[in-house]
Amino acid sequence: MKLTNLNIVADENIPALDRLFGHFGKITRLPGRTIQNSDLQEADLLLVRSVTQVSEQLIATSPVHFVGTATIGTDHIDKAALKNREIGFSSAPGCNADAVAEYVVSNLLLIASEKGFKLKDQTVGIVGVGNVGRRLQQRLEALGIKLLLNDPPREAAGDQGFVQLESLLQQADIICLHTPLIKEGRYPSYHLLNAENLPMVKPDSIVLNAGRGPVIDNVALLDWHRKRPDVTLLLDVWEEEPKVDPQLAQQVRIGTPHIAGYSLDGKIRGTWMLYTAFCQHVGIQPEIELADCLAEADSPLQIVLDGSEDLATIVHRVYQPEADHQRFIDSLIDTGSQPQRFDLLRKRYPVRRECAAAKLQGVKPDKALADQLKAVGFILE
Ligand SMILES: NC(=O)C1=CN([C@@H]2O[C@H](COP(=O)(O)OP(=O)(O)OC[C@H]3O[C@@H](n4cnc5c(N)ncnc54)[C@H](O)[C@@H]3O)[C@@H](O)[C@H]2O)C=CC1
Ligand SMILES: O=C(O)C(=O)[C@H](O)COP(=O)(O)O
Repeated sequence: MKLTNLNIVADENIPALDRLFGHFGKITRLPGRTIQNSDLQEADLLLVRSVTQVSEQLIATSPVHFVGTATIGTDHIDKAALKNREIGFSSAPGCNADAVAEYVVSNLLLIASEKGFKLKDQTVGIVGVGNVGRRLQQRLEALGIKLLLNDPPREAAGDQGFVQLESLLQQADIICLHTPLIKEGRYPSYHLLNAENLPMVKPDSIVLNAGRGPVIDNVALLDWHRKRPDVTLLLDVWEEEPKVDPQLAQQVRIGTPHIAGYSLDGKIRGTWMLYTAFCQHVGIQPEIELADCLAEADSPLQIVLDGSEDLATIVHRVYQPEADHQRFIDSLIDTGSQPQRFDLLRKRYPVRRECAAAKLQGVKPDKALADQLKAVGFILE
């Protein structure tokens, strides 16, 4: 196999493809949802995002020998089918975990200022404490916020400090869901929140889902929320996406089109992780650095401070949930075209950097603010 004339089929929404895979051969970019078996009949590599279902049927009779998904989640991949066919596989664990944690912090700061509470007076429950949940845990702990953690697989593996889901639902003021979508096995997360346990949620609490839509039974959620409008819903993921239930969308305070992880940094990191995994698959040494790819993307974020800002103001200069929410609400205008608009919002997503990439200039923050900024991921000189 020559490593310069491979046929690579890739989702058109994967960034930095030319830089990281161009020297391996010809790249054919396709809309992820439309990639089908006939597209793969001469393909060596298949690079996807979460919207391509990689099934036995998709890869049957194709010469593909490596599949990569530039995502954390892998619920769209039939890993057993890949293994049976001895096809190499890699996802991008943790690639956009900081982006999701920052999305959550930014949303919570917004709701705190709207409702007039201080985040440090709240108890936050994190369900699913992996790459995303841990980074959220680190940030919130550093801000002095009390946490309740639920992660039965980690608990079963001997890790400590977890509570049962029921007690988390009963005690947390803010509930953040960060589990993968798992339908089978000992710890399924499908409909983890449902008609039976949603009523356990405390009055006036906040429920945020940035994992996968079906982790909450959306029909039960709508039904319950109509009786419990005191609860603030923040939903980035939807059970039937790209189709969104317009009635549920109207009930949410912040609704977004599955973009919690959509930082430029997270996306490029995802492609780069596939590049290094592919190099390993074919036994060559990776030569391209992640930092170079990010520098080439050339989207610096400078934040000039005048001394009047608090944590929320600065975090919202990195990521402002309201802008995404407004675009999302606008996309619901016509039921017929709503799913296409959902995908378009994702395809044309504005450049968003992570806190660690922001350069703070102007008036130096005092120690208290500097500590908070470091807690949520800024790097201060
Ligand atoms: N909205 C978005 O843009 C994004 C969504 N995601 C979703 O978030 C999920 C989590 O991401 P990571 O933390 O990076 O994954 P991870 O695999 O590092 O961690 C997942 C954690 O969830 C735990 N878990 C599994 N089943 C559980 C259950 N039934 N109840 C409670 N905890 C359970 C696991 O033990 C693990 O610790 C991804 O699988 C993906 O579906 C990830 C990135 C972006
Ligand atoms: O990494 C994941 O898992 C995610 O949920 C991604 O942010 C999803 O992005 P797409 O692959 O759907 O573009």
